[in-house]
Amino acid sequence: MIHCEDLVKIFKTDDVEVVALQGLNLTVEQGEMMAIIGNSGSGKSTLLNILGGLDRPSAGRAVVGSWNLLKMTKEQLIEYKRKTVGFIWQNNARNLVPYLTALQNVELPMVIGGKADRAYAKRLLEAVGLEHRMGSRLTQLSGGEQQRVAIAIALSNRPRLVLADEPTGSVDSAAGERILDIFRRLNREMGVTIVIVTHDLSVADKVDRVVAIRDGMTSTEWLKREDAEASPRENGTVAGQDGVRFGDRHEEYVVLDRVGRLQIPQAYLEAMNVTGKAVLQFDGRTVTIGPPDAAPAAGEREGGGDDGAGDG
Ligand SMILES: Nc1ncnc2c1ncn2[C@@H]1O[C@H](COP(=O)(O)OP(=O)(O)OP(=O)(O)O)[C@@H](O)[C@H]1O
Repeated sequence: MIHCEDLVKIFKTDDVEVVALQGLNLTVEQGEMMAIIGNSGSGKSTLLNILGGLDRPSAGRAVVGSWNLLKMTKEQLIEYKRKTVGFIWQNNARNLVPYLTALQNVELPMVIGGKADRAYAKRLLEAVGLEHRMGSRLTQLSGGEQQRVAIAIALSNRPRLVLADEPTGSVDSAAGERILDIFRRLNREMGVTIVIVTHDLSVADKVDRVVAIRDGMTSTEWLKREDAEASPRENGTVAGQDGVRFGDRHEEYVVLDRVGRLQIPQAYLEAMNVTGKAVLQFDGRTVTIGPPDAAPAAGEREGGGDDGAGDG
C-alpha cells in the first residue's frame, strides 16, 4: 500500500535548510494497522503530510497504491486526497464544522465530492458508536465524541488509507482507548490501512507494528507477537534501542536499508566510546560492533572472513 524509499524532505527558509527526512525507508502492507513513534522533530508529521498529499517530498520514492507522490500533478493530488486517503488530526477542529450536526459533518465531504450518501454516513456514525448523537451539533459533543466524528469524516469517501496524527493526543485515556478500538474494528471490517503517528506508547498494544523514526530515518521496528494476547500486558517502558521497550509482547528489530545501513543509538555509541570509526567483527552468524581498541591485533586474527562484512 505504502512504499517509501530513500525519501528526503528538505525545508528551505530564507537562510536555513532543515533536512526533516533523510533517506527514509518504509513499507506498509495493504490492510495493516501500524504506528510511527519518535522524538519531537524526528520527522513523523513531515512523513504523514507527504503520505497525505499535503506536502511534496524533495527526493526519493513515495508510492501509495498506484499513486507516485513525487510525480503527481496538482489535479491528481486533489483526486488522491479526495479518493484514496483520509486524514485525522489531534486538533479535530480542522476537520469539523462546529455549527453543523454530526451527521451533516460526515455528509459534507460526500456532498463536496458529488456523491451524498446519507445511509452510509449513518453507518459510519454507528460504527464509531455515535448513533445516538447524529443530530447533535459539534459544540454539544465532548472532545472524544468530536474525535469519533472526525474518524467517521475521514472514512466518508471510502479511502483505502487513513492517516492519523496524534489521534488520542487531546482526549483522556479511556476515550483514547476507545478510539483505537474503533480504528481496529474499521481496519478489520473494512480492510482500511491505518497509519498512526503518536507519542502514546500504549498504542503499541493495539497495532500490528510500531516503527520508530530517528533523525528523519526509520531506526527500530517492533512487531506484535502472535501470542501477545495471551501474555501479560505491559506498557512501554524506557529501555531498548530508541529508549522504548514494549515488554514481552513485541519483538524488537533494527531496520536496515536497501544497502545494509542501520542506525546505532547515540547512547550505545557513547557507552562504547565510539565516535568516527568502529570495529566490526563477524563470527559467521552475528556481527559485533565495538570501539577501535577492541580490534584484535594482526597476529591474533584467525583467517576469519570478517573484513568488509557490510557497513554500519
Ligand atoms: N514547514 C516547515 N519549515 C521548516 N522546517 C520545518 C517545517 N516543518 C517541519 N520542519 C522541521 O522539520 C523537522 C521535522 O519536523 P516534524 O514536524 O516532522 O517532526 P515531528 O516528529 O512530527 O515532531 P513532533 O512530535 O514535535 O510533532 C523539525 O526539525 C522541524 O523543525
